[in-house]
Amino acid sequence: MRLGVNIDHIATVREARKTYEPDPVKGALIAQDAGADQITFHLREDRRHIQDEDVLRLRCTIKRIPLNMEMAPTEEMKKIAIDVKPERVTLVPEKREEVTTEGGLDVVSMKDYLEKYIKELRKNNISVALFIDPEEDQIDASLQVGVDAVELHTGEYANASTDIKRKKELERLKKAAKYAKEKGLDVFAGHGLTYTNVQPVASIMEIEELNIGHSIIANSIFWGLEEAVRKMKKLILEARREL
Ligand SMILES: CC(=O)[C@@H](O)[C@H](O)COP(=O)(O)O
Ligand SMILES: NCC(=O)COP(=O)(O)O
Repeated sequence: MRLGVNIDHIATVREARKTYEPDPVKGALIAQDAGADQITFHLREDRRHIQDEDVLRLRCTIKRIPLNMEMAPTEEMKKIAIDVKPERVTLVPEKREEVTTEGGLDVVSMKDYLEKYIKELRKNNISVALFIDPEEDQIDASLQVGVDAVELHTGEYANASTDIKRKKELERLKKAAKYAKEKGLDVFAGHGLTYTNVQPVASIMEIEELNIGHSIIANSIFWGLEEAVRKMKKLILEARREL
């Protein structure tokens, strides 16, 4: 199983003071050396953390592992992605006022728009994934708009307030992962995963990649980033019995 390390919140700390440190690109290099299989970042429309210049510097610096650029499906973002050419774009919904991404992209209601949008990205050799809720209709719509992969939003699982609700959300993720895989899609997952809740999701065999940011960066304050990445990777590989 692959671990994509999301470096957004290194930039969140920097932007708290509008200064130059900590540098998310330096964080990406440390994560790469610590065993990250991919660097994920979200260029938000409001630029609350990652900035355009970070994206350019990431492209020039990170060569050994792929870049996964999360972005809203807007014209502005499409131009930037085509210019920068990350290995993958993950299309996510965005609401300016939200604290974090609250749900998956509603592919069902945007099919025509997304189909054209995705075609343009793919024409530029960028692979495209859709960040969706673990629902069969969203998976079917994802297939129809021509992507190879979906990332299942694990936020409902991560934020479940009781064990019963968490178990129910885990079942929903398992069912969706199986369904998407059977339909021929590559299946990734992420959002809100932590050192304590990651293993049940990591043990869903249809899921081949997890993207994790906030918890790794939060704990790197205490452990250092290298150790925080290593610990997360060890947990997910243990859950898969790949260690
Ligand atoms: C889509 C997604 O899940 C990420 O972009 C991530 O969580 C980044 O952090 P913020 O949502 O806090 O910007
Ligand atoms: N797509 C999910 C992601 O990149 C990381 O989300 P989080 O771990 O910061 O919640």
